[in-house]
Parts: sequence; C-alpha cells; structure tokens
Amino acid sequence: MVRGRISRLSVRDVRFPTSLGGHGSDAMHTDPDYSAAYVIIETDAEDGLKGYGITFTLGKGTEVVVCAVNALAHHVLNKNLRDIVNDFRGIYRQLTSDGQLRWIGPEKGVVHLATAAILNALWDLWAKQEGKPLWKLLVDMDPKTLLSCIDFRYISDALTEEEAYEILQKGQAGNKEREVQMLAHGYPAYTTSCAWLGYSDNTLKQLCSVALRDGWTRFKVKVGADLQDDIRRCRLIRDMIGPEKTLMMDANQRWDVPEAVEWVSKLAEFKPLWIEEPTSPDDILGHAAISKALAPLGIGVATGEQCHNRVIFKQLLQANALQFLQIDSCRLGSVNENLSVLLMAQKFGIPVCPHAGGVGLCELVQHLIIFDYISVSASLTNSSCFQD
Ligand SMILES: C[C@H](O)[C@@H](O)CC(=O)C(=O)O
Ligand SMILES: [Mg+2]
Repeated sequence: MVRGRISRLSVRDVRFPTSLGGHGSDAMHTDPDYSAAYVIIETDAEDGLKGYGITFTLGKGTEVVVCAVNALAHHVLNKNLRDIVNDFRGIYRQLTSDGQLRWIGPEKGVVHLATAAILNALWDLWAKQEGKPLWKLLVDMDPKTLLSCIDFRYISDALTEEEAYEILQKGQAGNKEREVQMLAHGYPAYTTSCAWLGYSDNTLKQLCSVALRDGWTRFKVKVGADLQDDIRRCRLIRDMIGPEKTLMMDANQRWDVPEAVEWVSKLAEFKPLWIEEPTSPDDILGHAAISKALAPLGIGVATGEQCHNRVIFKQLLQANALQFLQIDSCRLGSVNENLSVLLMAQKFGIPVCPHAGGVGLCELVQHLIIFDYISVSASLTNSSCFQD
C-alpha cells in the first residue's frame, strides 16, 4: 500500500577519484572521476522507508546537477506518494515542463539528469513500500498502470499507447517461466573493466586473464584515440579471448562520420560485434550512414548512453541508425522514460543492451533489462547484455 507525504528531499555530491588509476577512461573522457548526484526522499509515514535515487556524473559536473535537483525539488515536496504514483505520467510531465527550467533543457542535459535522480528515488520508494525489488514491481504491474507512467508526447508517431499495450499483452505469454529463469540463472553480462583506455597493456593482460578465469565471455575495449594503439590493444585482447568469445569496441563519440567508417574498417579483422558511440550522440543520420557502411563487415552500431531522451531514440530507430540500443537508467528521465524506449525498441525489433559504465548504473539498469526480458522482449538473442 503506497503511503506518506514527501517531507524531505536531500541531495549529496558523491565523488570517487577513479581518474587516479585511469578507471573508466575512454577516448573522450580521459580523466573521469566517477560521481553521482545522490537523492534521498523521506516521507512522514511511520515505516521510516526512504527512496534513494542517483544520476551518474563525472567530477565537478556533479555540482551543477545537485543545483538542478534542488531547483526541481518543490515539484515533489509535500505531495502524497500515492498521488504521485497514481499519476506518474503527470509528475514526469510536471518536472520536465517546469516553466523556467525547461528552457535550459528541454528534456536533456543537466535538468534531465536531475529529473532522473529525483524520479529514480520515487521509484525506489514505491518499490520499497510494496516490498519488492523494482524489476518485480514492474513485472507485476498491470499493463494499463504501467503505461500510465509513460509520457507518449513526441513518440506517438512511432509508438501509440495502443501498440504499447499490445506489446505488453503479448509479453505476458511465458512471463512466469522467464521470471523463474532469471531468478535461477540471472541475465547475461559483458565486462569493460579490463580495457579502459588509460590502462597499460600489462594491466589489460592481467585483468583480462582474471576475467577469463572468472568465466566472462564478452569483453568491451575502448578505442578511438590512436589507431596504432587500438590495433595493438585489440590484437592483444582478441588473442587472449580467442575467436569464439565476443568483443565490442567503444569510441565514446571521438570521430567524424567518414573517419569512423575508415577507422573501424581497419579494426574489422578483430571481429567486433559492435562499435559503440562512433560519433556525436546527436547525429542520427551520421549513425545511419555508419551503420550502412559497416553492415557488410558484420559490425553493428551501438549507442544510447548519451542519448538525451526518447525522441532521439525514436529517430535512431526510425532511421535504422543503430543495431544495439543502449538505454541508460539516469540519462533518460528515469524508469518512466526508459519504459517508453524499451517498448519502441521492441516495436522496431532492436535488442536492448543497457549502458552501465558508471556509479550505480549496473545496479539500476539490471532492473530495467530484467523487466524487458520478462515482460517485453522475451528474448536474449543478439547479446542483450550489459556491463560489469
Ligand atoms: C566515462 C565512462 O567511463 C564511459 O567511458 C563509460 C562508457 O562509455 C561505457 O561504459 O560504455
Ligand atoms: Mg560507452
């Protein structure tokens, strides 16, 4: 039973000095300090439960997001949690339509990251009050209630609410078996932890052999700064993992469109499953051109960790611009907006492989992808996996 009035919203600036060891480094973010704007929501209910929500940030960027969280807090303070969840689409719309803050979005950038942190905390509190993990709250929710959390504005030309309802209805066939399977075996994952760009070859080798020993079968390597380095590192990792295991590459937006095609063609001998973020995350037609050029080489394009919102995902799908869709639990406006993207991906037949390289993202995104498998896609084909 959902209960309580939101009596307090606090936000902390949490940072880890990961740049010191090159952890999390890539061709664009060479000195990332993994960080989070960490929101805690309290109610006046006697149960003492709190909702915790985060958005992933890097170092000093956190200060700006914390400021935006404080600016948005009044939209939820003093509201009853029951009223919020009974009109979750409305509260999403309210936060994203703030008359003064929308101008510095809209539904993108700092204010959207702040929106995600607040909404993530509300979802966490709702799930806790129901006594369930988030994935189970979503799986058990009837389709109509689930859809009432989604803002279909701007996407109804690609996915109507009626189509989304049909997808969820279809997803109910076999869902109990899939839930049992998830509880018994978990969800397939890949690791990036061996091959951040700032790691030496020795570190890469050492971490890769540990990962192999631990049973990992899918590995992601950072590329994009220097072609000769990439060739050497990709050869090293491919030699270690052998021809059968899966290799992905991630360029973190480093290239122009023609440069991406040329560069990745030179890495094709290492048989990557995908090239991730080959160019600007805003360049939908650029991604489409890269997808088309790399298709004959058997290399797909993955993107999404910096896709602002459901509109960009809609257009990437409409333009055949990606073969692997990478939702991010905090870049989009939390669970509400992620649900719409999972449903669009299903309609377009594109597998979802969430982004999770960051503070708390692995923990958050597993709820979304397990829900996706049980209630939406019903498929593990084409490595719908996520990151260590
Ligand atoms: C800065 C982050 O570590 C980024 O490199 C993560 C990423 O691109 C991924 O996990 O994928
Ligand atoms: Mg990435």
